[in-house]
Amino acid sequence: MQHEQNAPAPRPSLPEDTLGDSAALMLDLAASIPGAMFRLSRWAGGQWRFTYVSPGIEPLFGLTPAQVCADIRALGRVILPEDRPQHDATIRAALLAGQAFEQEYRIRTADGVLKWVHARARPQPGGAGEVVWTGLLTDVSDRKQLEAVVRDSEERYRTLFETVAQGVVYQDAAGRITSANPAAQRILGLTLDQMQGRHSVDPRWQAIHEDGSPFPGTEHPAMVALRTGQPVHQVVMGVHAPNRGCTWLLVNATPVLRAGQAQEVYSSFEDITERVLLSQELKRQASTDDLTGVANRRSLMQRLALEFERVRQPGAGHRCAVLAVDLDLFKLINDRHGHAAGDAVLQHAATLMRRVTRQHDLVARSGGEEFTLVLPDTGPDEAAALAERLRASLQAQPLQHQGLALVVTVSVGVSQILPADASLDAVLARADAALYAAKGAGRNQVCLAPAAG
Ligand SMILES: Nc1nc2c(ncn2[C@@H]2O[C@H](COP(=O)(O)OP(=O)(O)OP(=O)(O)O)[C@@H](O)[C@H]2O)c(=O)[nH]1
Repeated sequence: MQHEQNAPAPRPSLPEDTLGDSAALMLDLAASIPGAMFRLSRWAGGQWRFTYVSPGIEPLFGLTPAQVCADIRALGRVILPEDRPQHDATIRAALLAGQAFEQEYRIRTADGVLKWVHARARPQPGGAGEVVWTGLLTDVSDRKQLEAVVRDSEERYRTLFETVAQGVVYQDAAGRITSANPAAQRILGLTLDQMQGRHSVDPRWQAIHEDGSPFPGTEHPAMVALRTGQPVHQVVMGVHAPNRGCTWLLVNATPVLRAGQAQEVYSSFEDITERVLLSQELKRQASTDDLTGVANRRSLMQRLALEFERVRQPGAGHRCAVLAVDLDLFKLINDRHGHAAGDAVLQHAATLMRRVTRQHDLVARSGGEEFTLVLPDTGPDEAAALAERLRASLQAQPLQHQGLALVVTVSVGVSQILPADASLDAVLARADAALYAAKGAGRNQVCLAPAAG
């Protein structure tokens, strides 16, 4: 049969036995749900009575449907006293408004079990001023317990996050900071507002490695963890903290994976500035000559070994000049003007040596009044020219010391590290030989070692 469009299909007439089936189905349903269905009537006279309570009430409240129907107060008696006021107030408000209610409260059954009950009911007018509330009571103890566990663990986590001495910063999958704990704010000298949204590649971090070289934001442990999905441990980095300069951090980063993908990353870090500065100072002291501030012999030998390897690397084409520099007749300065004057002359000479050399050259005090200069990427001609500049500048610039102008000159032996050199000693011996030649030729001279020429 064809129906008019949008017109509801005619309701089929229900035979008597179908209605009987519906009632049975309803009872089956009521018996199978995890909880209890009920109907509560309020007569026009104001009395209340449960007209139906499903069997599920017994496992939930420990009361039979008959007990509940016989005594309107039976259910209320098992509600915990501290939850009663809220329970009653909710029901009163729903009654007054004639609206549905929904609430949760605790009960203690006769056998002493504590349970959480979820109650919901809605009113419908019945006949003769009667109001019928139909509702459902369900056991939500498991959910409540789970919520309590989650709440507890969130609380514990929050307390840890707020109070731990380590800085903790969360970044989203794009590397932007989403949250930072108070320790992170203190260590980095930034407020949460200043940090939120800031990216690891932000140039304001001015991040550096321990050797002072730039630490690219893309290599920040958090970015590496996001990229690889792997945790990154114990990375030392220096960052710029406002009003404090470089702050050294020991950083760990852990990606938070969902379905194998890093969704966010958290970094934990501690402030190791004092430790790094101390170790830098110790390193400096271990490699520096106390009197002149230039490199000491130990540091010289390390650098020479490095350059020696570079020069000998086949096909590298690396060159390196080595200058042996010795102050002329230095003993006379000590003898005539005292040891302190001699010390001042050594400092003066070291200062001038640093002035004529480049940033990546090494000036080292290799002995009492002997210095060695290591000049990478420098051929014999350039080395000789630099040696000559040094010689001339020392001669031209006497040290002003206690009213005296102390003139000091130097003799210089110029040598090269050669790929054919069997050892460093061979290089140093050649430089020394050139130096002795300069001394022998009357001092205040520059001599080139034969092999370097
Ligand atoms: N003031 C001072 N003198 C030092 C220091 N170390 C070494 N000397 C002195 O340096 C002088 C080196 O003297 P010599 O080896 O005879 O050499 P020189 O007098 O420079 O003579 P030539 O090298 O032949 O030109 C010695 O008197 C040492 O006591 C130091 O740290 N301070």
